[in-house]
Amino acid sequence: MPTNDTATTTDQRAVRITGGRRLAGTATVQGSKNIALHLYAAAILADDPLTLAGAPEILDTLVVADILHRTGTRATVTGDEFATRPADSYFPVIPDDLGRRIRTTAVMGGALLARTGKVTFPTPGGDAFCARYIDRHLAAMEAAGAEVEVDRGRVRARFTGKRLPFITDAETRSWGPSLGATVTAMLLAARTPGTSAILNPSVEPEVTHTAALLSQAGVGIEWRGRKVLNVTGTDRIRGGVFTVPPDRLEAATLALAAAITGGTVHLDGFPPAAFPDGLVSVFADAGIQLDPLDGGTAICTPAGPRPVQMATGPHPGFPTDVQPQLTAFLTQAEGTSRINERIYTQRDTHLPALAAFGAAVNATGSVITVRGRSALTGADVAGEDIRAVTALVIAALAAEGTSTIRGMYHLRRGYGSLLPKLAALGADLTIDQE
Ligand SMILES: CC(=O)N[C@H]1[C@@H](OP(=O)(O)OP(=O)(O)OC[C@H]2O[C@@H](n3ccc(=O)[nH]c3=O)[C@H](O)[C@@H]2O)O[C@H](CO)[C@@H](O)[C@@H]1O
Ligand SMILES: C=C(OP(=O)(O)O)C(=O)O
Repeated sequence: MPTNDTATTTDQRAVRITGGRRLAGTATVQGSKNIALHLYAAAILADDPLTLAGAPEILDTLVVADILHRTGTRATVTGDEFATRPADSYFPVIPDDLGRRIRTTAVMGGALLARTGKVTFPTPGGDAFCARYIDRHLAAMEAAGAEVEVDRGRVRARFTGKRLPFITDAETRSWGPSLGATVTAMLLAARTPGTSAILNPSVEPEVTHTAALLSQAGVGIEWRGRKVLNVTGTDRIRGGVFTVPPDRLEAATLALAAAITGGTVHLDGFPPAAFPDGLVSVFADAGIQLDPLDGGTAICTPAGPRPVQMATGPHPGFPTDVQPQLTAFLTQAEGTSRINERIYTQRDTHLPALAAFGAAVNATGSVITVRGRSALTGADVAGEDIRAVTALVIAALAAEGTSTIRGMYHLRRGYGSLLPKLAALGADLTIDQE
């Protein structure tokens, strides 16, 4: 349910961290922010009550609940349970102030269009480290038969004729298939009679888990190799219970936090196989060992950090959403690391703040160079987006002296209790009200 908390985009609090403590112990992993955001959009289509169990307790969840509530779907957030009931009547206009705070606005726009035949929504928000295009989302809406108009940052789409099966292509001009546009197309196809085809679908876990939810709800999902996803629509989408999988990005953040301190941490219930293969192999090259332990992962860095040459990429490659945290870790490796950031070529807002700790980091084009090892010293810095702020937290854990890190709003968008988890693992950390 909407709360006052969603009204604010500022959070004046700062976290103070005194570095040098080795992390040790066990941590649990929250439900995945990015998967949950796409499942919440799919919930708009359900004709019965639907419960998403294990939802992350983050600001983005509250913002989406508010959007669902304002557009008709009755959404209730109780702890880590996100429950929806279909509306008696829908009001398919996503308010600008809410739609500009999250990234899946266009995906929710697709769901509302599929459900009600029309929608108005603002261009999405989310982190502002670079332009976030939605042309493939709009192409999917047009392919599905909608008239689409974009005017001063708002999109209006409506169906004027009979809904017929359609074909759309999720491939972008800049880089591979779009995750978000694949889900938008799936949601549109889920309520279109007959079988629609999505060419070049993304295979990110956000897509495969949304497909699994739809399949459980009675929608026909058929993967034809990696190049075609067929979706057969239905006029009745069932509810039920679906569990949000654990957050691979929070797990990776905790792993890098443990590793930079030379600590040994157990991720409960999150086995090494739950990390993308590309991440496991980069971590191995960087000296971070991920061993199976009691159904979870034991993390250690027995020989210390090593420099790496790597690139981010689509699943199962190294996720762009772990690049800032990895950059922070690599400041402690002897030698030069190079990271080619291929998804968001300008995703480097963490670099000036890392430099304030004494790190030798710079970006040329899409390549970030880290020259290590740097002796980090406490700094007063602000994170400008969700992963940048966690990169600064990781650097502070290894810095000599006390750091002050601002930008808690960004952290709270995606991490429900990262800081308490780090404190429980032994980090010397306090959250101040500024
Ligand atoms: C494939 C990939 O790594 N996707 C990441 C992307 O998902 P997200 O769903 O936000 O973005 P997309 O996968 O749609 O975008 C991938 C790329 O395609 C471009 N694009 C996207 C849609 C569109 O209509 N036109 C277009 O050109 C984007 O600008 C970007 O360069 O950002 C998220 C937040 O960092 C990450 O969690 C996802 O892992
Ligand atoms: C950039 C991210 O999210 P968003 O697109 O929601 O800002 C992220 O999860 O790293």
